[in-house]
Amino acid sequence: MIEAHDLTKRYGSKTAVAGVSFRVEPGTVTGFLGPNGAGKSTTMRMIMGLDRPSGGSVTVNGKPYAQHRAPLHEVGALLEAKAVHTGRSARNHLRALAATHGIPAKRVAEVIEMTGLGSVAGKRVGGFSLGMGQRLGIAAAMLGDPRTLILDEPVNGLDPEGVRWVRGLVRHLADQGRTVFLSSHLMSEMAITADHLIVIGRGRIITTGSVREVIDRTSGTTVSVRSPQSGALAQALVAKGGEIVSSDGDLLSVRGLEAAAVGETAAANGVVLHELTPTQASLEDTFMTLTAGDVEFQTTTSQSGVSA
Ligand SMILES: Nc1ncnc2c1ncn2[C@@H]1O[C@H](COP(=O)(O)OP(=O)(O)OP(=O)(O)O)[C@@H](O)[C@H]1O
Repeated sequence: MIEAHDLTKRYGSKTAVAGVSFRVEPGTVTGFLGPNGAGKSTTMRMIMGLDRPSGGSVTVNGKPYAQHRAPLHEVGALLEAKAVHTGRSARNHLRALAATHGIPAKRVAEVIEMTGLGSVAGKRVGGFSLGMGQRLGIAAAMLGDPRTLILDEPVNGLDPEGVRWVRGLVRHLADQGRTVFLSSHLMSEMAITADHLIVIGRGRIITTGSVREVIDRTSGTTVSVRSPQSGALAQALVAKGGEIVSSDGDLLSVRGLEAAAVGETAAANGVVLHELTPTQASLEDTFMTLTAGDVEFQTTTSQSGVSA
């Protein structure tokens, strides 16, 4: 379990994390989702005691990281997964880490096996690809068999097989009752991998909930409706409380009304319909809608096609 209360981090005049409070529960995969620069890595570093909060607090399994006697057994983390530049072999790198906690060589062999590093365990870590480095970082995080796992962008740089492996691994770990907290800037990835989402933008929590709840709350269902009298229909729908999200010739996209209500409004106004389709917002559109205005480096043209 991870609990943050009003957690804040300032770097000079820059507020990277602005008073976030959240809870990451055991037995679920919780996704920490946000655009670049949102504050994900900073939050994770504070959880791991690598950055000191400017305000607020965060605990892992009930205590701040630094107060755990044997932290590797409580929480394992993959942070800033750059290849470790070392002349040591992967096995020796893990053995050295294990030795700091009295973890036996048998456990090193187990995590090497679990992460599929068996064939390269004797090779120099300095020569590892990004994907192999990620696996090694995950192996290191799992050395102490921790109850809580924190993985910062764990699928970055992995090939499709590696991405599937990470998904399977985090699911397995959560099913064992562990707390799994992983970050990504990709909604599509989070939708497949996570049960629960914490969405962050510019250091603030934007929303939390299951993937389905986040989409429904943010975008709701949109109805596409085509009519040769689209102007009259648009007026009638707005009068009924609908919002015209876009209009392209005879095709309207309507939010705030169910398809049945759109059809009934058309009938009541004697408007002919040629098409009536409820459409669920895509995950990427939801993410763009959620974080619009919260991205640090914004392009001038919207790539999502959805007005926020
Ligand atoms: N050591 C630092 N000094 C100054 N500013 C920093 C420092 N570390 C992070 N920041 C700033 O804090 C903000 C949050 O950064 P952070 O790396 O936590 O975001 P992120 O969500 O992990 O982004 P990304 O997906 O790009 O890794 C950014 O504006 C970043 O430039």
